[in-house]
Amino acid sequence: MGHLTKSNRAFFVTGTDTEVGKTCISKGLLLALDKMGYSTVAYKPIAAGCENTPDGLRNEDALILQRHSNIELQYDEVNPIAFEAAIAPHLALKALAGSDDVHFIPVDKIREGFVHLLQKEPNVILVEGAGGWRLPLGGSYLGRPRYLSEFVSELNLSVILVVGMRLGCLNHAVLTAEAISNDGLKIAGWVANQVDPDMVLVDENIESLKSLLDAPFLGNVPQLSGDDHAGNYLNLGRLGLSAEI
Ligand SMILES: Nc1ncnc2c1ncn2[C@@H]1O[C@H](COP(=O)(O)OP(=O)(O)OP(=O)(O)O)[C@@H](O)[C@H]1O
Ligand SMILES: C[C@H](N)[C@H](N)CCCCCC(=O)O
Ligand SMILES: [Mg+2]
Repeated sequence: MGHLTKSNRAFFVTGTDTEVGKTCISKGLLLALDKMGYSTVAYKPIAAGCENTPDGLRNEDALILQRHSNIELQYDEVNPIAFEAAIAPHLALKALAGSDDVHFIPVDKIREGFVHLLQKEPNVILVEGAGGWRLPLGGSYLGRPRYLSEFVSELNLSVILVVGMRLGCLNHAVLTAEAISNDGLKIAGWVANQVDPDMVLVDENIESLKSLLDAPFLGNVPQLSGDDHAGNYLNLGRLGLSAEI
């Protein structure tokens, strides 16, 4: 297994839900890290919602991560497990298998892809989850379900929680933080990401989150436009990352 050192940090970007800005924040982190002189690779182990191209399945998140990693990567290195349908990945797998047998998205393959990227010796490896923290990998009513969070716990990755700022996010954020803590992990930092232009009392909600979440606040990312990116609003010093590596 690869070796994680201080200058070889691994982060797992999770969110309060799907479509809350995990990719948007990951892209900003990669751009900020590049500016600070860190070498980076990004990993999207499971992607559901892909275009079927002559080169194979291509997922927009994985393409963004591939473009913003500053160590050159092949698509399959960024995203080893891809499904065409934009649905829960374990259901996409079940549909492909076409039987009622129990199938699991293999944690082994997710781990192998991660270890392969570590061998490129990046200063930082950034992993984007799929959906929220408890993304199912498969299971049945009889057997023990498996979750993507097992991979994060096993490798003791530093978790970054993206809170999609919308009504209901307080409950989702607290439940996610409880689940992460129950898994024996700490949140390395959390981000408030403005996904709802109509949300009222944004600042008050952020203040509530600061008191509800026992984790460093990395920043408040507004609705972005043009060349602006999330990295411009994040304090990476709070993740223990500084310009001197
Ligand atoms: N701060 C922001 N400003 C403007 N648009 C944003 C912002 N954050 C997210 N978005 C947009 O919202 C949508 C969902 O964001 P994103 O794809 O990053 O979510 P996600 O959590 O990665 O979703 P998934 O679960 O599918 O991986 C995208 O169209 C993205 O461009
Ligand atoms: C298709 C979507 N954008 C994501 N890639 C997959 C989200 C899976 C969510 C599963 C769930 O928790 O219900
Ligand atoms: Mg995404």
